[in-house]
Amino acid sequence: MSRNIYFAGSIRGGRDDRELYHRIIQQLKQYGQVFTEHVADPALEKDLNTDDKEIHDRDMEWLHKSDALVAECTQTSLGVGYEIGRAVALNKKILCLYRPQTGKRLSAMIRGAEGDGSPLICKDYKEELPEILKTFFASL
Ligand SMILES: O=c1[nH]c(=O)n([C@H]2C[C@H](O)[C@@H](COP(=O)(O)O)O2)cc1CO
Repeated sequence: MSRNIYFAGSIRGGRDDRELYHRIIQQLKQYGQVFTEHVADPALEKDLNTDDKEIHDRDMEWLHKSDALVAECTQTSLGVGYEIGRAVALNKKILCLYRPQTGKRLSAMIRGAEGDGSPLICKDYKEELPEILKTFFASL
């Protein structure tokens, strides 16, 4: 079944994982339409003068229309955290992906939002992303 999917990844929070976002988005496309392909766009780095209100309002509209939010949370980003919070409030299904690293931990406000009927789950991963996505979308 085709879904509307919102992918969240760091932009102004730092672009170290941009190529990884591209690979995740390619995998997400087998499960539905991804509204936010631009998150992996290398041209965005040069385009930081786009109107912020337009970006925010467009993205919130996409989030409302989405069945699921998939967020790569390893690179800390205020925008990604905000999107996750808004998605929780909208009771969207949320998958937070995190690559464990020594000396760093995922925010307690994300990891701690799991459980007790929450629509959010966190998955630590290295290589096993296809299986994690398959299980997540099968559960929707
Ligand atoms: O230009 C943008 N376009 C855009 O869609 N976003 C959204 C999508 C990303 O999942 C998230 C990134 O937030 P941030 O830029 O704070 O790292 O915010 C964020 C920006 C810049 O803040």
